[in-house]
Order: sequence, then structure tokens, then C-alpha cells
Amino acid sequence: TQPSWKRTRDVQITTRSFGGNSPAVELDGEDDNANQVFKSPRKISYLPSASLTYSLWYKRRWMTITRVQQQSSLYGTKENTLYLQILTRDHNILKNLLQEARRLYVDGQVHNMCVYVSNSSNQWNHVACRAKRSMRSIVLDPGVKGLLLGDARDFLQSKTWYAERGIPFRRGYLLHGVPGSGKTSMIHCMAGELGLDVYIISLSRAGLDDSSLSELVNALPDRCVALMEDIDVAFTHAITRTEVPEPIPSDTAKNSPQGAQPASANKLSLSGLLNALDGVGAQEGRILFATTNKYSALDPALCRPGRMDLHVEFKNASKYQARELFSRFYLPTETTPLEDSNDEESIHSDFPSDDVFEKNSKYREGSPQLPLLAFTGNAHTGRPPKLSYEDITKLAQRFADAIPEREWSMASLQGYLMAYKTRPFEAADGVGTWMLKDRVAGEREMRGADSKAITAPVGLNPVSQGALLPRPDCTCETAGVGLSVVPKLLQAQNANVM
Ligand SMILES: Nc1ncnc2c1ncn2[C@@H]1O[C@H](COP(=O)(O)OP(=O)(O)OP(=O)(O)O)[C@@H](O)[C@H]1O
Repeated sequence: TQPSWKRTRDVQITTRSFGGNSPAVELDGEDDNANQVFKSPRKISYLPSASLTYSLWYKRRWMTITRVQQQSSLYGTKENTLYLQILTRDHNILKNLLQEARRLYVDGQVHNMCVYVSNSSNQWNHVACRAKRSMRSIVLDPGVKGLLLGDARDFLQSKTWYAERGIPFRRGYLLHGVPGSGKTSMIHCMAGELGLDVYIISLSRAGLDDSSLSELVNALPDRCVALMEDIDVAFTHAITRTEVPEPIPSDTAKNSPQGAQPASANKLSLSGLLNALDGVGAQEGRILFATTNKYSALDPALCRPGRMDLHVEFKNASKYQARELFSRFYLPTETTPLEDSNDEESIHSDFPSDDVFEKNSKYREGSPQLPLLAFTGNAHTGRPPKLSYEDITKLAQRFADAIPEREWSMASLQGYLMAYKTRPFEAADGVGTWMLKDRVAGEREMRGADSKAITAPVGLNPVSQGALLPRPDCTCETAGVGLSVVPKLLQAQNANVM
């Protein structure tokens, strides 16, 4: 709270950028104009010098602070340690100081979600703290957000329930489906909503083997989200429970670029993964999210309840999603606690069937809280206030009418709208032509691919210019709201949403 290095007369210069966890203090006025276009990413900050001792008063006690920097022996990373000395006989002062520092840190993280990944030495590295993404920014079919978030909240509150029944206190979610349908975004939103940090376990990381995976999982904190993206990737070589990975031929190893290892160098086996997930050492209280585009390629042992308790399919955009995406894209974002509370309401009520905006009279034109105006014009900064909420709703409907069900991914629709950031009329009118062009381009690409005798992998859509081609098999598992729950599992929840 009293960074005395802010007033120091000794100054050192560095070209380093300081991340979220640094002890640096920004120069006054550095962040004044957050919207400035050509803002330099390199800021000037005060940092306690590594060679000096600073002194300050803390609660009427004399205190000194020294920062010591040590080279960690193995990988050349630098570790910083702050040494505090307080002139007092009262131990509580130190305890209070640490608690205060922790509280300030935690308060500072309230709007953030931190992401950790494992490094090559198999330790968890803090990589970033990101602003939480609002649940409202994800558009899924009615019921899906509510199901996932409700289930995870319920799980986190049920420790005793699990303990009483002797069931391991952990829960796994498998989000599967076409690329660009919002799987990763949803996980990030959920982690933010639940106040949990995300630990990304990259199963395709070079050098990851059964024992290092188990080590990583054991080192997870008690409450966190563990994320395994593209869980099928680790097993593209059809490693089964018994199969031992093939040894790497020595010439392949020699010819591979430095640092890059051929995929077969991955020593992870399915049984290693299963053991890590539910073996003796598996972390209690963790939420595991796994994503895949190739659901059918996963081993049933991996998908079974207890490992992946809830399976949710993400499909290409429905008309409902297209309409909502359009509305949310063009309506001002910074409006309203109202919007969030509305969304929250929907989440808890497991989403009513229809467009929440239309149903809720709070959003009707004329309401004092209504975000009346939308962005039009050529630039965000312009924002001439020309369109009412009602106009946007009509345009959104026109847009959705032109989009065939489940043909385009949400990412591709978002990509299309990005080209019309501030021109909703043109976006609504031009979508038909865009789809036509994209189909032609896609077909051409397919023909090219066919002539080279390359086939798309099962369950995957070929991607063309950011858009997905029509995919006859994409809705084969479940019809309706784009949700499929494992047979025999959570039938009550299944009944809720089907
Ligand atoms: N349902 C959705 N609602 C809002 N935005 C979405 C949705 N789906 C995708 N997007 C947008 O598309 C982009 C890609 O989404 P995301 O990475 O979450 O998809 P994914 O399903 O995880 O894709 P992949 O399987 O390729 O990893 C993001 O910018 C996201 O904002």
C-alpha cells in the first residue's frame, strides 16, 4: 500500500515489460487515456531496486523492504523475493500485513481470471490474468449455459454430499462439436463466473508422459478448472490402453527441427491419462473440462461417468443463435447491469424457450433502462445514435432468416459481422451473397481436396475462409437444442433440456 520505491531517488532502466503479478507501480498518468489508439504497450513503471533497501512506516511501525533477485539454477529464470523487517514485538503486525497484502491481491483479481500452463520442466507457470468474459457474450441455444453453469455451481457446493457417499469430489465436462462453436469461450466464461483459475493441460506437449501428467495433475490446487483442449490429439496415433508408443526412428529424430519433436515422441498412454484423471493421486475438488472436435474417436473409458460426467455437444449456429449474435453485436455492450441480470436470470431458470430480449418487457422500447441506441456509421468512435433497439431486433431477425439452420459456425458468423462492425443494415442485407460466395469457394476447395485424394477426418468440417461448409452429419447425434448427455447419465438434467 505504500510503495516507497515510488519516491526513490535511485532509478534503474530496463526494457522488460511487467506482467500482472509484478511488484512494479505504474507512473501516475500512464493509464489515463485507455482508449487512445496508438498507445504504447511499453509502459514506464517504478520497481523496487534489487540492490537497495527501502524503509517506510507501516501502522506506526518502522519497516524495511529489500528485493532480492536469484537466478533459479536449472532454467535460467529469475526468482524475486521480498524481505520485510519490522521493528516490533508484536507478531500480529506481520500477520496482518500478509493478510492485507493477500486481500488486496485477491480484490484486484475479482474481475480477472488467471491462466496457468505447464512449462517444459513440468511446473505450473502463471501466464496471464485476463478480464473475465461476460456470460452474455456467449450465445448458445436455450438451456445449455444454464445446464453447465448450474451443474458446476451445484458441484462446488456439494463437498459434504460427495464425502458422505464416498464419491470422489471431482467433476468432468466434455464439450464436443464443430470448430468455432464456442467451446473454449464457454469454458473461460464459466471459470470467470465460478471465480476459478484455469490450468491448461496440453496433452500434445512434447515430452509429456504418464508420470509427468500425473505429477501435473497432482500439483493442481484444490479448486480450479483444469482444461484439456483437443483431448483427441494426444491419441491420434490410436494409442490404446495396452499399446506402447512406437520408438522414434533415429533419423527422424535427427532431422526434426530443434525443439520440435515428432508426434510419436509423446509418451502419453490412455491408461496414463485415465490414471491421472481418477487414480489415487487425482485432485479432489477440481473441475475438468475437455474439448474435442472428434467425439467419436474418443475411447469410451475416457468418456465414462466419473471421468467425463456431462457431455455437451456444440453445433453450428441455429437461427436463434444467429439472431442473438447479431443483436448483441450491434447493441452497446457497456450498458447495463440489467442485461447481465437478465442473463443471470435465464441461467438460473435454465433458459426459457425464446429470445430473452423479446420476452422481457424491461427491454422494450420506451423503458427508461433500455439501451435505445446501437452502433452505426463507419467507426466505433463515431457511433451516431441512429437505430433503436426495435430496429436492431428487426435486422437481427432478417439476418437469422437468411441463415440456414446449423450450416455456419458461430465463429464464421462473428467473422462476417466483423467486416460490418458498424453497418448493421449492410450486414443483414449482404449475408445471402456472402453465404453464396462462401459455398462456391468451399466447393472449389473440396474439389481440389478430392483431386488430391485427401478426405476430411470424420466428424470435422472443412473450413473455408473462416466459414464452415454444410455438414450433413453434424446434427446426427441429437436434434433440438444442440445438447447431448451421455446415456445413463444425469437423465434428470437431460430431461430438462431435451
Ligand atoms: N456460441 C458463441 N457465442 C459467441 N461467440 C462465439 C460462439 N462460438 C464461437 N464464438 C466466437 O468464435 C471464436 C472462436 O470460438 P471458440 O474458440 O470458443 O470455439 P471452439 O468451439 O472452442 O473452437 P475450436 O474447436 O476450433 O477450438 C471466438 O472469438 C468466439 O467469441
